Amino acid sequence: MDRIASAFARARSENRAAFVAYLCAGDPDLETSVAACRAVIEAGTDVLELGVPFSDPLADGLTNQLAAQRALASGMTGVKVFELVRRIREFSQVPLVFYTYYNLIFANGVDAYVKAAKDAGVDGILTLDLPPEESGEVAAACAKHGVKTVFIVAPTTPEARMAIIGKAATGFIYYVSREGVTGVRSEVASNVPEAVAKIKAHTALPVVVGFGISKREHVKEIAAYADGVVVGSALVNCIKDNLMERAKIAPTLKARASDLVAGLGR
Ligand SMILES: O=P(O)(O)OC[C@@H](O)[C@@H](O)c1c[nH]c2ccccc12
Repeated sequence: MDRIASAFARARSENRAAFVAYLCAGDPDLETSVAACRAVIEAGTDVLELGVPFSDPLADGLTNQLAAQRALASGMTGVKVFELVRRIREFSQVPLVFYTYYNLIFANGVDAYVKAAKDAGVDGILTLDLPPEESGEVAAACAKHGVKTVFIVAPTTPEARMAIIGKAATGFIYYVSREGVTGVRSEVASNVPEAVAKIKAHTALPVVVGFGISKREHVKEIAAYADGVVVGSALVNCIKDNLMERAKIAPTLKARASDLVAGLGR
């Protein structure tokens, strides 16, 4: 079994949802980013989403936009992202999923990019601006190199497209729990359980839920019916809040992630 499927299978066997953490690769700099990734992994992250910093992000709220800016300003590049992955692979076998944009893949050559990602230790790729209908070339390269694909379902996605998305994905499906952008919210959106049930009618893959999840109670609520709970901005804020004293970033993140992970049980 590949790393992504094993992580979800392990969580299921422990009768809990998986904890999916999102961090921006290279935020705020490469060394601190390695420590930040290690911290969330040590806290119990089952799947780590690595945002590939991009100048023109899609769906990112302010927290994630600023994280990408910090990473780019510190010199993070498309090549250094692979270095970060290799550094993580020195101490962890946690599944790593790139959140990236088609530009970055296309500019490298699709096949070459996917191969480089696989060689570095990447398990899955979510190409945020690539509709499933146009994903053939990326899908073929991913299948060839053993990289899983992840696709997003939004609250506005009609059921007919859920079927298409369910067929295109090979890793998991990411249900975006609300319209709008990423960022910490005080409440979980309504109608999420119904949406997850609809998606599950079209795929046997794990369905994770993200957007706005920032409290242990949110994690607990979603873990009751989803296969995974995604937390991004609440973790990225731990980086933003400690920029003046970067040694504090990893311990702060570890404590924050541990608190959220404690909500996973069913
Ligand atoms: O930040 P939030 O609200 O906790 O949501 C997760 C999100 O950050 C992460 O999954 C993500 C980062 N960039 C994205 C772009 C599109 C969809 C999802 C994402």
